[in-house]
Order: sequence, then C-alpha cells, then structure tokens
Amino acid sequence: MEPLYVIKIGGNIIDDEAQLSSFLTAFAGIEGKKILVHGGGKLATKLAAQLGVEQQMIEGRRVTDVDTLRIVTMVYAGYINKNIVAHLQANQCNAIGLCGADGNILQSHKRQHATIDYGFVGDVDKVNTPVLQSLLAQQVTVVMAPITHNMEGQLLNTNADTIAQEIAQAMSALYQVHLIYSFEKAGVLLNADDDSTVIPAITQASYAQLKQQNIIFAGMIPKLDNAFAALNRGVHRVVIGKAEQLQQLIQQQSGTSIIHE
Ligand SMILES: Nc1ncnc2c1ncn2[C@@H]1O[C@H](COP(=O)(O)OP(=O)(O)O)[C@@H](O)[C@H]1O
Ligand SMILES: CC(=O)N[C@@H](CCC(=O)OP(=O)(O)O)C(=O)O
Repeated sequence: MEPLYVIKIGGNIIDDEAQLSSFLTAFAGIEGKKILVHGGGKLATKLAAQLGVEQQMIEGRRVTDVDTLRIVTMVYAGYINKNIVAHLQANQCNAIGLCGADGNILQSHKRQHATIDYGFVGDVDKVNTPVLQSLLAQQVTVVMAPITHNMEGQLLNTNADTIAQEIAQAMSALYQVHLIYSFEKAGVLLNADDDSTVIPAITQASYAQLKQQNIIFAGMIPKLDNAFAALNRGVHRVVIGKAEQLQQLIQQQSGTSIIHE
C-alpha cells in the first residue's frame, strides 16, 4: 500500500510565527502524499479574551456557544488555514485549505452528553475519503481546519486531534497511514517540563498507569485516547513528538511511538 502521512500540528506552534514557518518548510519537503490537520486553540482563546467572550474547556474540549462558534470558524477555517496554505505555496507545495463542510469531507453530529452541554461541538460520523483521495491523486496537499458540519447547515467545532484520528482511520482503507501528532514538546514525557525525559513507546497498559500517576494529564489525555483509537482501527503507525523534529519523527528516530501490547 502507498504510504500517506497524516500530520497534526498543535496550537502552540501555530501561535509562533518562526516555529510555524520552519515546520511548514519541513512539511512541504515530505515526499509523497500528505494531509495536514491543524489546531489553533491558543489563538482562538486569545481572540475570545480580546472580544470579551468567556471560554470554558472540559476534558480538552471547548464548550462552544454561538459567539465562540463564530470566533473559532473565523480563526481556524479562515486566518490560520489560509495562512498555512500561503506558506506551503511559498515552499512549492501545492495545497488546498478546507474545513469539514467543504466537499462534505467531515460530517458530524452535535455532541450529546448526559450532563454537560458542549454547545456547538461535533463528533465525526463520516469522512469523505473519495474526495480526499482524488485531491491527493492530483498531487494536491490537503490542509484541514477543525470545523465540521452536520448536513443541516450547522457548523460544529471539533477537536483537531480527533479530526486527525478520524481521517487517518478512514484513509487506512486506501493507504498505509502514518499518523504523526506534532506539538511543542519532544513526545510524551516522564516530566512534562523536561524534553530529555521522552518515553520512547507507550502501550495501553503503560498509558493507564502513567495517567493514574498523573505523569500524563490535561491535553495529553485526549491526544493519547485518539492515538490508541487510531492504532486499534487500522492506522499503520502513530507517533507523538516535536514539530521541530518532523523529519526524525517520519524516520522513526524521535518522539513517542504508540504500540500494541
Ligand atoms: N506526560 C506529558 N508529556 C508531555 N506533555 C504533557 C504530558 N502530560 C500533559 N502534557 C500536556 O499536554 C499538552 C499537549 O496537549 P495539547 O495542548 O492539547 O496539544 P496541542 O498543542 O497539540 O493542541 C502539553 O503542552 C503539556 O502541557
Ligand atoms: C471542540 C474543541 O475543543 N475544538 C478545538 C479545536 C481546535 C484545536 O483542537 O486546537 P489545538 O489542537 O491547538 O488544541 C478548540 O476549539 O480548542
């Protein structure tokens, strides 16, 4: 099977112009088919504060009211997505920037939860793999913003780690998918503040233990839940590591590998 790289870039890198630019140069240089999924939570939080719209995160998910939905749509599907595409074009990588409503790529439904009202947050139901496949076949790199839709005209905010997982999983029927979660740290760390403490490999059992010891917490929990979901649903390889070391992550020389028992 032909390899496909599904790479997710986190909000802290996106928020740093120099780091984003060098990441995108490295990304543009990857040979073969690739999809970039971006977040942008940090910038959305900043803009919401400037506009006086209060924000609440529950288990790594943003509670999304009407005003917040407007902000995240403008920030993710507008500014960040188009800025990334322009940088990739400058690096001779022909890219197209889309959200889940474009080409009906990501259909979702409003999250239902027994006790928490997340507002306009979507859980993915369907990935339109033929549209993605046809863009890739034309040597176009797809850049996905974390906004989905419900087929009834409603946009929904969806966690970017989950979008990367859903796309990776769906595309595994067609390609040998390598899912790479890249962010500002060197991987899953024994001490979250010390890049020299990378855990080279994590199994479901060691994850449970590390979580219980509070070595893994906050945003790393949904990231790892998504990573294991991907691995268990046909994705060839899942790795978490530093955006600056993209090339080494691809060559399996860096970061934390998510592995079966
Ligand atoms: N053991 C750990 N190793 C690395 N980071 C961790 C760990 N436990 C918690 N974290 C936190 O998880 C964060 C990454 O999650 P998140 O902010 O959602 O990622 P992203 O930038 O990709 O959106 C890190 O910035 C760090 O603060
Ligand atoms: C529902 C939900 O939580 N959506 C996320 C989407 C952006 C995201 O995931 O950005 P990072 O990858 O930079 O964290 C949010 O609004 O924060």
